[in-house]
Amino acid sequence: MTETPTPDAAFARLDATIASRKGADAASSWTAQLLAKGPEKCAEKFGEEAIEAVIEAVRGDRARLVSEGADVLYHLAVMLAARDVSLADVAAELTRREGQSGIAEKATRSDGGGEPPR
Ligand SMILES: N=c1c2ncn([C@@H]3O[C@H](COP(=O)(O)OP(=O)(O)OP(=O)(O)O)[C@@H](O)[C@H]3O)c2ncn1[C@@H]1O[C@H](COP(=O)(O)O)[C@@H](O)[C@H]1O
Repeated sequence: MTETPTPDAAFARLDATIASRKGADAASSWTAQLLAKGPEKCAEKFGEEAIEAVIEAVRGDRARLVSEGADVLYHLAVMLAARDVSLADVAAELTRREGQSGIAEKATRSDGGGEPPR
């Protein structure tokens, strides 16, 4: 029986794969092709994929949302890698934030944090 991987394991493997594609042969790797086009193109791709995920989230098709969610996370990781940021860096930031309520964090901002989400 195949076990469902933990998000930690899946993201760590993705991080390592994407790092290994920096400077790799673009002919055989989509990631290498994207990275070769530069951070701006990677960011544009991430934006497109994010919009596709938004559409599926609004539609409410669970399977399509899982698929688009995977596209978004992969393209986020590529966009980050293009600026030498890893998923491990982001995980460290998320870990730092654990236990801090978003409401409490907003209240510490000099501008008072603005309006709550509508
Ligand atoms: N997770 C992904 C992953 N998700 C999406 N993609 C590719 O991203 C591309 C998205 O291209 P498009 O925008 O044209 O696709 P699309 O959004 O479906 O297109 P439309 O809906 O607009 O038609 C496709 O070629 C997908 O295959 C991915 N390519 C690679 N990975 C991972 O990266 C690893 C290394 O891949 P390579 O770098 O290709 O070896 C793979 O083993 C995977 O683990």
